[in-house]
Amino acid sequence: MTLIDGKAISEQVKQEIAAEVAEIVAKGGKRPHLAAILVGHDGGSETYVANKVKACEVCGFKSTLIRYEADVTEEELLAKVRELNQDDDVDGFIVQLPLPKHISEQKVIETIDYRKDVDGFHPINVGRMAIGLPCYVSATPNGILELLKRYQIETQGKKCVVLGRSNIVGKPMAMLMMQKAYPGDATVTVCHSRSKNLVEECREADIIIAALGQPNFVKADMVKEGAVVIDVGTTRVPDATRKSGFKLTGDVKFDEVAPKCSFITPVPGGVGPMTIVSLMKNTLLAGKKAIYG
Ligand SMILES: Nc1nc(=O)c2c([nH]1)NC[C@@H]1CN(c3ccc(C(=O)N[C@@H](CCC(=O)O)C(=O)O)cc3)C=[N+]21
Repeated sequence: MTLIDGKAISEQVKQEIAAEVAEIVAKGGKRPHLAAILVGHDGGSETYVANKVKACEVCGFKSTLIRYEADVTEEELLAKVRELNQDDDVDGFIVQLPLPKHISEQKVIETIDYRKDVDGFHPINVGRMAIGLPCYVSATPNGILELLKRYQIETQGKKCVVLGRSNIVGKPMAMLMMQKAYPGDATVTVCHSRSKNLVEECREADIIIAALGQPNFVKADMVKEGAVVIDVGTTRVPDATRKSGFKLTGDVKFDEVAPKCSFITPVPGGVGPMTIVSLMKNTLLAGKKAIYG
């Protein structure tokens, strides 16, 4: 069994990005600039945004954090999005999800200029990804592809089961795993809360990508000997024995599943750090105007 070290790979990729930024700056170019909008005080979002700001520093990016209280109006938020769209100093920006219920996430996403949508959530980027055109690919699936590549995990012709059908992870992940290139060329099945044969599908899978957001959902008896298991879950489960008061818990029952795997990602230290690094990669592309000019 090989433990996929997302943390180590993410540090390596950040150093690669930092070297490229240093080169750009040495040639008189501008540092890439990422802005992030954070609404409210959700514990998870706070951590992720803090991690993004730290990663920007390591990569040599400029970063701006814009905060609103949870009672901000949709119109106020949309006005800020339009302002960032127009701001030539900002190369890319994200609006951290989830948003309070009175704000339409879809409306916010569609208001973001797709040329600055480094999360890859805008319908233009999603659509271009689906048909294999250059675009900003959403960060979590792209981070997983990077891990598959760096560990030279075979995907061509393999049976890949994606658990979960969210717009941010499950759906794009399935499309990328079936794309006509490595890492892809897999036979992809998507299972979700309404699937009747989920367990049977998993048992036949060469690669399982678990993105349901249900802690410890994938058990040993659902996994084939020698399978590759990628755990996207990061649920904060209350844990009184910890200082933070919670334990970051994946969708895979790691202790019992790991011995059966050829490769597995841990939580934390697996997919999470790669998500951040993929956002950094998209921001570098934005700074270089590499995709949309
Ligand atoms: N607009 C938007 N874009 C996102 O990309 C986005 C979002 N909203 N909302 C929430 C999800 C979740 N997400 C994570 C990012 C980093 C870690 C991460 O760094 N995890 C570390 C540990 C984090 C910790 O210490 O709690 C790890 O797994 O090792 C996890 C999850 C991005 N998301």
